[in-house]
Amino acid sequence: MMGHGGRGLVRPFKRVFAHVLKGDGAAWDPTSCGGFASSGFSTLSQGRRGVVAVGMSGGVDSSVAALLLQRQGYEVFGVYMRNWDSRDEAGGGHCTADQDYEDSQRVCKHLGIKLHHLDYQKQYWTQVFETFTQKFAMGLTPNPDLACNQHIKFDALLENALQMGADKLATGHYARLCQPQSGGPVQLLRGIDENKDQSYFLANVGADAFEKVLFPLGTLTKADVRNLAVSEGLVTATKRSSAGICFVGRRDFRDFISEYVEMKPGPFVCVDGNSHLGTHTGIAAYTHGQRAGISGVPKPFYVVGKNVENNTVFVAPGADHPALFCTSAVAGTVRNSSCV
Ligand SMILES: Nc1ncnc2c1ncn2[C@@H]1O[C@H](COP(=O)(O)OP(=O)(O)OP(=O)(O)O)[C@@H](O)[C@H]1O
Repeated sequence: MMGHGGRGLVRPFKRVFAHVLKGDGAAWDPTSCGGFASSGFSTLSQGRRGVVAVGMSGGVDSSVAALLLQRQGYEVFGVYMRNWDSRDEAGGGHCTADQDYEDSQRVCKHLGIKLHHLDYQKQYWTQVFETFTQKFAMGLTPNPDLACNQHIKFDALLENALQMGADKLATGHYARLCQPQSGGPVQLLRGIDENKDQSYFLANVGADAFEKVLFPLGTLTKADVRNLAVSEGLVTATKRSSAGICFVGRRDFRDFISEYVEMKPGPFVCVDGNSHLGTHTGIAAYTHGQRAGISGVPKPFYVVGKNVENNTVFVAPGADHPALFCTSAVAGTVRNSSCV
């Protein structure tokens, strides 16, 4: 069943988005795949488009992803993942999961599609959150979205979506997929909107999972997506994009992390002259480039390094200090060799 708001869909956008509504990513930008055949959109069509489960997050991106796939002729249903129990939080209610689920329900109702609620709290705790806190304790600044995409969204959720009858799982990520003409694994490409590209967050997902994935927004800009949502009258059209770490919600990050990682006060040391400037609250609360906020020191100092063994945070005066700039980076646990 089609949502009632769909009939007049994107009339002003019809010409501009014709490629998207057809689901033909290659027609939009034939050169960007570097000689590859398709963007992963048209692999299902053989008389029928197939069934697609869309990961609904309660935001505008996944709402428009579902809308576009429906318009392209896929049979669509929504899947909402619950990864975190906000009722257990100290102070409670900082996580937006309840509101996000409600918004997903409203969008699915509007589109006339089913929404399934799936619980991954246990897997998220063991496969994402525990590693996240361990890395903080080691003085690193991990990004939990990478592990979530690798272990939850494009593993557990994908598997469940397929069991529920989907041929593919789609999300509202700004990224593209290409099947090389010469064969070989599906390749991950950046989304065309440079300001929104999310391929980095997907870099640890295996190429085998990508065989069963669609990214309908990869050839759109965020402005396009908002315009589509407004013209369709989706309740999420003007919803603010999520920022930061979902399970931290609106809480102060230092308060949050100190509930899970031991915080030992230690020295702030200035890289110019090695002088001791004050005491930090715990090394896990600081990351490179961050303003240090040293109490009693009015001048801004920025974090340029940490030494976990002696619990020291190194800082430099001023945002243009040379110690803040670098020309190299050390990367670890990079899994996917097919990113372009
Ligand atoms: N709780 C969830 N349940 C199901 N799918 C999700 C969930 N959270 C995120 N996703 C999927 O992953 C995509 C990227 O997630 P991310 O958290 O980066 O959201 P976003 O860029 O703010 O997008 P949106 O506007 O859809 O919230 C979403 O568009 C959605 O398809």
